[in-house]
Parts: sequence; C-alpha cells; structure tokens
Amino acid sequence: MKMKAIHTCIRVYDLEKSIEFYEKALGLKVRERKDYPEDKFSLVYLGDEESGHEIELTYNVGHEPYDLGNGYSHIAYEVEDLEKAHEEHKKMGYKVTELSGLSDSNIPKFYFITDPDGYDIEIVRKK
Ligand SMILES: C[C@@H](O)C(=O)SC[C@H](NC(=O)CC[C@H](N)C(=O)O)C(=O)NCC(=O)O
Ligand code: NI
Repeated sequence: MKMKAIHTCIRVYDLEKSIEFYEKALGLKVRERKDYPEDKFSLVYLGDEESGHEIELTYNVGHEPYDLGNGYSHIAYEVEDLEKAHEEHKKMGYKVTELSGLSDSNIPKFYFITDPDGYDIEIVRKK
C-alpha cells in the first residue's frame, strides 16, 4: 500500500515561541493554521519547501509544559554544509550539541538543536 509521510505532530507549550523556532532555525514556512476555540486547541502546520514534509504544532490552551518522557529521540533534517549550519545555529543562540558522528567514521555527520519544549532536532550532513 503506497504511502507518503506528510507531517510529524508535536504538542507545544508556547505556540508563538515554537513557530518562531521552526521558522528561524529550520527555515520552515507556516502553511496553515486551524483554531478550534470550542475545543481549546490550535494546529499550525510549518512546511519544508524542498521535501513538502510538515511539522504540525498542537497547542492546547492552558496546558502546562509537556513532559516529553524518555521515548522521543529526534526528528531529522539534512543540510549540505554541516559546519556552516552549526555555526549559524550557535550564533542564533539556540542550544546545540557539538558536531558528532558514529563509530563507523571519524567525519562528523550530525548535531542536535533543541526546540523551546525540549524536542531535539537532528541536523545531518547531506550524503
Ligand atoms: C488534522 C490532523 O493532522 C491531526 O493531527 S488532528 C489529531 C487530533 N488532534 C487534536 O485533537 C489536537 C488537540 C488534542 N487535545 C491533542 O492534544 O491531541 C487528535 O486526534 N489528537 C489525539 C492524538 O493522540 O494526537
Ligand atoms: Ni496530524
């Protein structure tokens, strides 16, 4: 059965702060916003122009900060110039890890940047 990944949904505590992060840090664009005042939540979809994949932000009015638990690992984005992206993210003042890689190579392949809720986003060097 042929399927296509269209979005990844995360619940966020501060909607505007999260929109700013995904726009500024990842260059995503708000594609759609749907408000459901009667059900006290909003959905915001931010798209990646190249792949078409979207991050869906779910905002529940009045909800306390989320406990992300220990099951979530990361959502990954790829980039041509890993070192340049790493420097730019550090200059933006975001929490980033050092460049890293796995034991199969001594060339750094990725790093992580953390969003306002604590979700880690992996930035991977494009193959
Ligand atoms: C439109 C489609 O992309 C959705 O993901 S809607 C899924 C729906 N979301 C909500 O009801 C948002 C508010 C709710 N309080 C929540 O925090 O999820 C839904 O079914 N959510 C349940 C879930 O487990 O995702
Ligand atoms: Ni969804």
